[in-house]
Amino acid sequence: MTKLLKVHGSENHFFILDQTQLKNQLSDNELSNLARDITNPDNGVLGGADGVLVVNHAGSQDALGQMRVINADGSEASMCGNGLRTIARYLSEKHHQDQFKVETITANLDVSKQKDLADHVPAFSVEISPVKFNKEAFPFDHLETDQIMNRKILNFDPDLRFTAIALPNPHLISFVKNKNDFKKLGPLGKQLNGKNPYFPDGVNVSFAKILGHNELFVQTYERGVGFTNACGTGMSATSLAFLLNYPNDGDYDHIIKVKNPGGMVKTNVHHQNGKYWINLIGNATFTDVVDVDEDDLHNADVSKNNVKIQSTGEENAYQKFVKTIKK
Ligand SMILES: N[C@@H](CCC[C@H](N)C(=O)O)C(=O)O
Repeated sequence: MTKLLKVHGSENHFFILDQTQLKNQLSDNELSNLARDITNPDNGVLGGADGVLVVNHAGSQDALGQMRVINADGSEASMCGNGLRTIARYLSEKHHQDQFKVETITANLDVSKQKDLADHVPAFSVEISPVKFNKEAFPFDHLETDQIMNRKILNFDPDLRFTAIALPNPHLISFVKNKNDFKKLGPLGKQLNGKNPYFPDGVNVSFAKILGHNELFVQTYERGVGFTNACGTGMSATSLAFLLNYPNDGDYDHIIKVKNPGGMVKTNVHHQNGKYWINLIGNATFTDVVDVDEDDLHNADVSKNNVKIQSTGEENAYQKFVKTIKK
């Protein structure tokens, strides 16, 4: 039997598959099929998820393991901030280390264990980088600009302004004034993640409201997924866009509180020698352990009839923590 973990960061849910425990690795095609099957909200195990996080041995010596991110639609993403916190916890407990690097598709990123957010709510900090603004990094096209920085784009909306930041997965951010503007997020997210001339590979779209000095609310429509409770790279990109566009409302090298529909994270944006990076700090919650036959993983045949599920009890603790934020 193989063990899968059901996990979340700010209720952005994933299954962790540690391929180092398998007799045979899944091919890329098998990983895509598994992600589509197991994340399905209607018939996936435990109500589905937003994606699958795959742990492999690292190719480079200075990382403890490698993370790959497979979205719910089977596409692969270069990065996942909420997911990286849960992988950091997984590798930390497996190797008994509190500070190390995790290999991702584009970079080896620093992660470290933090003080628990509350009883039984473990927290990790993860580095979010590299940061890119040029259109090739997304890519985007047909917008008559090489960077999108606080610009109106009439093809997207007559009133809103947009900023595009790749971390290195692509993000488009807009700061809205009215609650009603959040209603525009779904249609715009769908437009830019369907066949469209502007973002041919799709884009994660986040809308944000400034709640106070160093305080934001962010909601994201994710590429390859749809609406999520939270997107870690989305909240990190939004924090940087916030400091670039509203310099009087927030500070570099300071904690920014970012509330989201699934809870709250903290970001800390740095800018040194022309380079930007962000630390993303938040929960890394393991909700369930799922025993599954390795053949069923290869065949993307994982249903409640052929798995054994054991709850960890951590979700109750997380929900208690969330109640304290909302007050
Ligand atoms: N939920 C993630 C981002 C996952 C990848 C994204 N959907 C993409 O395709 O870029 C996060 O927490 O960062």
